[in-house]
Amino acid sequence: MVLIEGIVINKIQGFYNIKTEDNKEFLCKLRGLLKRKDKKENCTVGDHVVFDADGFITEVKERKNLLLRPLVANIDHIVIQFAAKDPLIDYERLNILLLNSFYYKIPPIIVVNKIDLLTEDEKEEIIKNLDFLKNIDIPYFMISTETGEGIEEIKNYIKDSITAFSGPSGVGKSSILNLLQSERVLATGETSKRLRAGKHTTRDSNLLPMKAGGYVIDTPGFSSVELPDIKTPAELMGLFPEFDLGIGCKFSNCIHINEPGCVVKEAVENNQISQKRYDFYKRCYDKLKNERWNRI
Ligand SMILES: Nc1nc2c(ncn2[C@@H]2O[C@H](COP(=O)(O)OP(=O)(O)OP(=O)(O)O)[C@@H](O)[C@H]2O)c(=O)[nH]1
Ligand SMILES: [Zn+2]
Repeated sequence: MVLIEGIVINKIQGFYNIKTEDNKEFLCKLRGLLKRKDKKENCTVGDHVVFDADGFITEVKERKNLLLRPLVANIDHIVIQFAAKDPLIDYERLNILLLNSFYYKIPPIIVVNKIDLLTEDEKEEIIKNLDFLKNIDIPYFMISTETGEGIEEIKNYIKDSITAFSGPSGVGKSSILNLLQSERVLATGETSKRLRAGKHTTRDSNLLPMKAGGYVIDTPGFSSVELPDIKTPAELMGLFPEFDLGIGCKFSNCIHINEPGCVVKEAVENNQISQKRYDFYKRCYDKLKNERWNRI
């Protein structure tokens, strides 16, 4: 029997809308064998699947990652978006969202929108504050959906891939998604708030094709300020790429807080690791220790 491959771009009442490489769409059902108990996660938006001529999905390929709210698989990048002003950048939240993206194994991209509202000095200050991103190889884009500045650069960066958009309310996510996608138009401002109140909004669960190729998806659930389910200090340290300096601390189980011979603390003193990132690490450590680890 002929088997075809494609990506699930949305789910409609038990049917999966699958787009093939030659841009055709097929509505398919999941073959009984693939249905397991944890129903919703059997097959979801973003999954690479194989289906037959009868319209049954026969295979769900292994995923490289899975975001839970909304359920989306195989995301190539997650945009963590802020506004330069209205509302101001919340750097603590930025760090928490970075931590979450490493936890879910989705490469992050930082976007600062509304730069049309800034003076040159204010812009410089933001660039200085984001300097630590270079250290951990995370790209950032300063953009304005109003003037179009920086939009082409983002388009080029994310074309042909699946990119999720997250960030606090009001930073211009709908505005940028409108610029990037080829079909549907999302509401901005007030209207989007009304939509959000509705139970199932299309923007929550569809891969939206981009003009340049690839997809974008709004993932409002990713904007939470909660720390992910980090179980041990070692797991937490693993979510700080800059701590991986290629040389070990004096103690192999060093948690980089009070130990002598700690190469991470040394790197902070030499400005090789950002003091603010290190302070953020310590806050995470204390919080997890007090609120979670000590309770087990
Ligand atoms: N000055 C300026 N305003 C912008 C820009 N982008 C968006 N806005 C405005 O910011 C407000 C929020 O934009 P939205 O696109 O609705 O933001 P959102 O992140 O989708 O907001 P939620 O729907 O609350 O999540 C609107 O009034 C936009 O007109 C920009 O580049 N510059
Ligand atoms: Zn150490």
